[in-house]
Amino acid sequence: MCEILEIDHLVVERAGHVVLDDVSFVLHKGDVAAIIGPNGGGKTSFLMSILGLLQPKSGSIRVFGEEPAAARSRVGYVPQVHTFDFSYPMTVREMVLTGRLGHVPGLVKRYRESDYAAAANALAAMDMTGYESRPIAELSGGEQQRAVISRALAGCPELLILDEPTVYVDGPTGERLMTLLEDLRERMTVLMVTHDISAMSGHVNRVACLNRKLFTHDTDRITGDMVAAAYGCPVELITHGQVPHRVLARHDDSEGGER
Ligand SMILES: Nc1ncnc2c1ncn2[C@@H]1O[C@H](COP(=O)(O)OP(=O)(O)OP(=O)(O)O)[C@@H](O)[C@H]1O
Repeated sequence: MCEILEIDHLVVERAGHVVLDDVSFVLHKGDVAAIIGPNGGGKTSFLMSILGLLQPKSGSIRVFGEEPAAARSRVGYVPQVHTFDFSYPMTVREMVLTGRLGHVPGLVKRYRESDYAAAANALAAMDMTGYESRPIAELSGGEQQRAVISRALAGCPELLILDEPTVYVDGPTGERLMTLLEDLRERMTVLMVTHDISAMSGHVNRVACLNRKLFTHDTDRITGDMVAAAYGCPVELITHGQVPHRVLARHDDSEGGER
């Protein structure tokens, strides 16, 4: 049986510069994986490569054993929430149904019972049942995020890829979102890019740190060494009660500062 995602010695260049350097990575069915790393470390380029939008200079990517473009219909993608126009006059149901468009046959798209059922299931998975008739403009930031994830889930993906799912939500909302994403593992494999180490800690079983090169860890506990390897500066992680914090040492190594 093939793996969900197999990346083998991948090198990707953008504008003549190597942005992914000899990256190898495997995702197994049911993994909930997070890619962390500094700005410009190559996280978006990594996702674009998996989606078939950037071509490797060398190495290979197989999604469900196929070229990324060939596997696209089995992959759900949730871009950063700011890329959506929430001022558009549309209800939550209408927005989530657009996630079915690739499944509706014919040139004149007419949703069927199965499309409405898939949209309802997707909303239920994101704890959004009851929001169907609400205008998307009136949702809170956390609700908007769950609506765009529902839209991707409506396409019934086997691999769900998310770019910064908790970037515009507060700590408790991010934590709730991560719990909902973790619950999807029975049905699909989840891969996300995030800066939010606090929210994802304890909800993922794979962590990879990307800073042009990829450092992978089969663990749901993120240590300072892992993050330091990716961010290129000393990092410690501490926990107060249930809330993990990260402490980045100053670059002159004189004194740490909590964030
Ligand atoms: N369209 C582009 N053309 C050329 N180079 C690009 C392009 N987009 C990104 N890059 C470069 O590729 C490298 C990786 O960028 P990328 O956006 O993948 O990183 P990232 O980890 O997603 O960053 P961030 O956390 O800031 O979103 C950076 O050096 C960036 O300048």
